Amino acid sequence: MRKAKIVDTIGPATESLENLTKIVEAGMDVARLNRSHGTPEDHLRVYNNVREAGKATGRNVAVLVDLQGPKIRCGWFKKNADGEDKVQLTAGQEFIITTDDIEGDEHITSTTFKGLPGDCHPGDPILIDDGKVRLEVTKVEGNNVHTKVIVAGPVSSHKGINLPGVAVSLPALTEKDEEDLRWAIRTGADIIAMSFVRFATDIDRAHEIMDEEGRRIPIVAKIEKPQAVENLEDIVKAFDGIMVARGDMAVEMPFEEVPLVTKRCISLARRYARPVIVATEVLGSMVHSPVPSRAEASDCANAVLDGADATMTSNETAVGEYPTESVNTMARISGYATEHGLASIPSLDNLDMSKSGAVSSAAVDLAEKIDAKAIVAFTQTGDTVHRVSRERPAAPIYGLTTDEHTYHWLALSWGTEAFLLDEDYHQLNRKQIMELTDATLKAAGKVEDGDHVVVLTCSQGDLEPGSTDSIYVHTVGTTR
Ligand SMILES: Nc1ncnc2c1ncn2[C@@H]1O[C@H](COP(=O)(O)OP(=O)(O)OP(=O)(O)O)[C@@H](O)[C@H]1O
Ligand SMILES: CC(=O)C(=O)O
Ligand SMILES: [K+]
Ligand SMILES: [Mg+2]
Repeated sequence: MRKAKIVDTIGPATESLENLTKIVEAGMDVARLNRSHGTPEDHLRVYNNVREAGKATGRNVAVLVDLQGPKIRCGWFKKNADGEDKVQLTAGQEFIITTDDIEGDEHITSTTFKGLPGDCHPGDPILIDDGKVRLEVTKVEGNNVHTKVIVAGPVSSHKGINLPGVAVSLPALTEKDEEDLRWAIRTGADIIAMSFVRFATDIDRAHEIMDEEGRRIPIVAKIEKPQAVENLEDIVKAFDGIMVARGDMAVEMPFEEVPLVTKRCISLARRYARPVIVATEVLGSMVHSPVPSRAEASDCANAVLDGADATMTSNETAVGEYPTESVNTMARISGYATEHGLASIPSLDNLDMSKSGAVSSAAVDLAEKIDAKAIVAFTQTGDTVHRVSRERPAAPIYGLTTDEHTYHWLALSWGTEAFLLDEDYHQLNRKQIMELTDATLKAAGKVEDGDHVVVLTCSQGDLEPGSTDSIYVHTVGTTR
């Protein structure tokens, strides 16, 4: 049984209802709509298709909207003789990046970021297109940043620009991000991902907007800047989950640091009971190949064995030639890793233990000792499930909730299957809770009479999040 989840970036290769249905059947748990690309109209169509594919297949599929964030990009380039808006830079030449509104050529490009000259200093490296082209700042004059080309390569319209090590003076949420966030809330997204998070307080503006819109959605911090790594523990605590965004991370900091940062992200996320996604190039060569490389198969399995909640596809499913095969392959690798390698997922001895953390931990312990068929958690926000899930128990976790967005949010949680209840359980007594448990799980074919399950719930009538305080060892079919 596969316990780690799968997040897939949706793009031209997967956005039709037919193709989405195929990747849902192959194992997609969360669809990622990247607001760095495409229009809100495109994404509304994709959103509706994801919902329809989820319904048609009966699978719980969440929608994650990834905001562009303060990413700096090139402007337009003039068309060359071949009709392409693309230039070739050569090593040693001068190349200017300007905030003037001009069309670029092999000597100069405009940039979307007006603060660039103020943020750059001679000697700073500037990277274009995920580090494929490398420049070094020689001088700053007015609106122009003069650079020398260190590593040559092609540059074309709207390619991303990274300034590793420079504290870029852009807000965590740009105007476009604010619009996209409002769009996501109104459309019905379940999860938001914030790009280029630097500080724990970067979440505050997003919460203000959510409060204005009348709905809070879990926010995943994308860890892709050195400042985020410096402030990692505070960010993990402030946000609802994290994504190890290895694409930008590997150009923002030395790539040899990425594997260890990834492991640290996973263990900190588990300490604070936050879901963690390992992203980018997990099966990268499958953009053009129906099978993964050996290194990729290992990368995917190792992310799962390190304890990630989920692995993610990007280009593989957005623009690749083998999107369904990519999801299938990820499901196979991840499923095998948890079926045969569960014992090698590190067990952490430094878990953050609030009262509810300790209660959940005791439930996991109990389930193991009595070899329970399942751990059942009644949950409003999903937090109780996360506290159980972070311990990576062998027994399946069933999260029972009355909230439709919590139901979808749990699609991202390791080892968890969510059930949407149409009856509020807060006023039910113990006997009624057990009856509801049995009815829900038996209808889904998860348990049979006589099975032992461990049930986590809160005292009758208690609506406060974090109030889970009751553990029951329940024998299915008995309602004493
Ligand atoms: N909705 C879309 N429409 C068109 N192309 C897309 C779309 N989503 C993704 N793509 C393409 O797939 C590629 C990989 O997707 P991904 O989301 O990883 O982009 P990215 O720009 O690398 O990510 P980010 O900006 O979050 O770091 C993109 O570079 C883009 O070319
Ligand atoms: C996913 C993403 O944003 C990255 O890897 O950079
Ligand atoms: K993005
Ligand atoms: Mg990124």
